[in-house]
Amino acid sequence: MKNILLLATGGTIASVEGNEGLVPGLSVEELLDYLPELSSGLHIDGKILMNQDSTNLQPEDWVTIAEAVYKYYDDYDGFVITHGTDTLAYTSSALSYMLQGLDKPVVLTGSQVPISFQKTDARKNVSDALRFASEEIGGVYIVFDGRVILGTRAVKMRTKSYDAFESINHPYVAYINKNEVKYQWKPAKAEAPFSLNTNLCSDVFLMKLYPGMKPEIFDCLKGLYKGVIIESFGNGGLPFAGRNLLPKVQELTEMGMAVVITTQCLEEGEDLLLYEVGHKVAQYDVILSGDMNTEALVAKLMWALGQSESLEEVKGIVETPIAGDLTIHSEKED
Ligand SMILES: NC(=O)C[C@H](N)C(=O)O
Repeated sequence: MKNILLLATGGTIASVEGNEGLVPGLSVEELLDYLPELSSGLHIDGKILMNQDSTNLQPEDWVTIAEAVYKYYDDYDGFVITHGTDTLAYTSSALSYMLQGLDKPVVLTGSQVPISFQKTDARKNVSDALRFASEEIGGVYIVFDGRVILGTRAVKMRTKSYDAFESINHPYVAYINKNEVKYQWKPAKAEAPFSLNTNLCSDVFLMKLYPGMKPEIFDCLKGLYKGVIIESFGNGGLPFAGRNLLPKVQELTEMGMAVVITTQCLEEGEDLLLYEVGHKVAQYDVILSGDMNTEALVAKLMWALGQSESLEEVKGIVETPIAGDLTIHSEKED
């Protein structure tokens, strides 16, 4: 019999109708009461870590979740974290950086409809998550709508449909159908021992480029943030005609700020040297995102800035694959 720990954090799955719309309100016992059929074959303990809409979750909450997994790691075979969907992909990414060398599954799930509603995706999602948490596999995963997605590769694509998440630039890990797990991809076994490293620096800003953005906006970041992720267009690049952003990028990098260039395109990642608009950016000490998604990049940059004050080391950490978050060029050609 597998021992699974369910850690509840709130989200729609645990929500009830309040005076101002849905609000997390169920206890972990009430959550588990909706799933009596699950008691067979599994021993499930539940703990509530917080009861928040995931919009309210902050990097400090990621640390609380990571510490709980670490604390109970030896006592259980797998972990299920119930969580709101809105920021679930940020949390799964952050956990992937803070908890490395996992040889047990840490599975996040949630739902689009509360578990207490008659027609809901919650029961299937929790049941599938518990099923996957009893697999012999290490790593952080999202289980949602019968699909298993690597924790660093998920993006919430839909606000209402049951298939809320997609796996971006990476195959699904598995499909789950009627309790049967069908793998599409498996991670290599962790080489490093299991470790917890929760040093985060949350002074990270995310900036979406649009035609006509004023260069002066970058001045607002000085002193307030240590890193900025610029979601540029297409393969990557910044305007140097009209409202020229390049002098500001030069200023920020020379001040020691970590400037990451990524793309607004969800699929296939940046390729900064393809166009002149990118080449001109690449002459500065910028960090490249490759095909990482923005959720993973935000968490990774916070984690990298928590590991080192050296810009060169931060760049090294962000540009090195961790937990399957980044495709390196030779892999792409395979
Ligand atoms: N479906 C959900 O869980 C959405 C909710 N607002 C949350 O992220 O907590």
